[in-house]
Amino acid sequence: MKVKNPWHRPLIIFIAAVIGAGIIIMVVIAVVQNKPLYQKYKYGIVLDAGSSHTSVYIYEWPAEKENNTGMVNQKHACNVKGKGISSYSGTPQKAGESLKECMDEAKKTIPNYRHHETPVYLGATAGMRLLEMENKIASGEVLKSVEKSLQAYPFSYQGARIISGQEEGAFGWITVNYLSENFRTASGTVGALDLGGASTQITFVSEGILESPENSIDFRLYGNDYHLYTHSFLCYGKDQVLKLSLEKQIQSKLNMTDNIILEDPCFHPDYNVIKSFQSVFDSPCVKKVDQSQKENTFSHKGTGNWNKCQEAIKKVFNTSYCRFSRCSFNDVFQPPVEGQFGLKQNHPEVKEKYLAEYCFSGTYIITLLEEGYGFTSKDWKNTKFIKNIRDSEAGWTLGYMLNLTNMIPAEAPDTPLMPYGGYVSLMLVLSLLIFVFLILGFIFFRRPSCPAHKEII
Ligand SMILES: Nc1nc2c(ncn2[C@@H]2O[C@H](COP(=O)(O)OP(=O)(O)OP(=O)(O)O)[C@@H](O)[C@H]2O)c(=O)[nH]1
Ligand SMILES: [Ca+2]
Repeated sequence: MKVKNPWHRPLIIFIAAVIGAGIIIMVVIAVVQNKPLYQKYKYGIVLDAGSSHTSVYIYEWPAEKENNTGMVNQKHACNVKGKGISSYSGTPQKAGESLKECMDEAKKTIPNYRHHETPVYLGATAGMRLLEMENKIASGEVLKSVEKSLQAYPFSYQGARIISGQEEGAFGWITVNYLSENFRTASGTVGALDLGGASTQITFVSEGILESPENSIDFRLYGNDYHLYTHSFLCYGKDQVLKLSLEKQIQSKLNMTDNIILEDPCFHPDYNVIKSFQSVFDSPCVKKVDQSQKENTFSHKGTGNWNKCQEAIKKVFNTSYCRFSRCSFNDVFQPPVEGQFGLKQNHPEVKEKYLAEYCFSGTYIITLLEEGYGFTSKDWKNTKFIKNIRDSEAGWTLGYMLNLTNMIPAEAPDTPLMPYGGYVSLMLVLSLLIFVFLILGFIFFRRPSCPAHKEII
């Protein structure tokens, strides 16, 4: 009869307890490790002071992932009531006051404890570039007024300035490609087109030699080099081109009659509005008229003819001379367009007050792309009209903030072999296995030398 080893039972219980405890520890660690963490966000505010209006954008990103591409999102956008800040040149203090409503909204949107570390930037575009050309003192006063207004908020004020057309184009390109996650993946980039009220920008990666240094800009982002072509055409935004086209028609009729009637193929046949000369000639984009004519009015009548409209619009592009091997228009160098494009379209909704200009706007967009930038039917297929990408607006503001806060590193950070949670779990499982095998080895190898049983005769 065999006598049972008195150590056998306790040893099995001990091993079972160790394994049980190991499993419990693993489960607890897995649960604690993967518990959804309370996400802390940081914020940034950028004001886009455009020629026709100002928008305030609030961006947010997870506090601990600042330098990971694709992490910044638009949290909130507010459209400032009224016109762009350049329209307050006669009453500069009102420019600052106009921002109040949207900035108060920003104060409510961003948690109080983050206010003091939230940067605020204001970038003014073509409307202020034109005002600066016309009246530097007035543009300085408008900027001072918005600066004073922004400094009254608890945020970290970082400056209000007129950005260059080159910056506007380049940061628009960064925004579109950042939001499309093109810097992280090796999918290539898309070109960016932006049509504003007073200027238009075209930006794309170009493999060719850029003959004019002012159109060339280089970035190193996330370990890749990008050689960009960019140009901003001041006066070629929708509102200014309309003035240019009206001015051309008025100038041709000036000495013919006192009662000017402009028959405009770009407006629908029911359109008939009396307009002042002042409304056309108030911009440095158009040639001045004789001061005595300034008080005059003209009758703007639509005739609605697409072909004639396109003929009239073509006249605003000067393609008669070019100092380079090739040009877009107005003696501006441009290599052939390459790759896919995103054209920023701001206002897809049809508002009554803009309806009259729809025919003109649509014809202008087509003519600018085909006659101006040299797009062909093949390039049209590769062009998307976008307002938002992943709920963030595709304008220059996000790229501007990412650049100023150094949030896109030049080099891609090295990533560990596996995520931290996976590493901890794997180490735990391996340790447990080693432990169990040690115990089992101990039991089996000790067995023969142990006087485990006695034979009773
Ligand atoms: N269809 C439509 N057009 C609008 C609306 N609001 C503004 N616009 C016009 O759309 C054009 C472009 O507007 P934006 O892209 O905001 O131009 P902006 O930023 O003010 O001007 P820039 O300084 O040149 O960039 C302008 O001619 C505006 O007059 C709208 O609600 N609907
Ligand atoms: Ca704009």
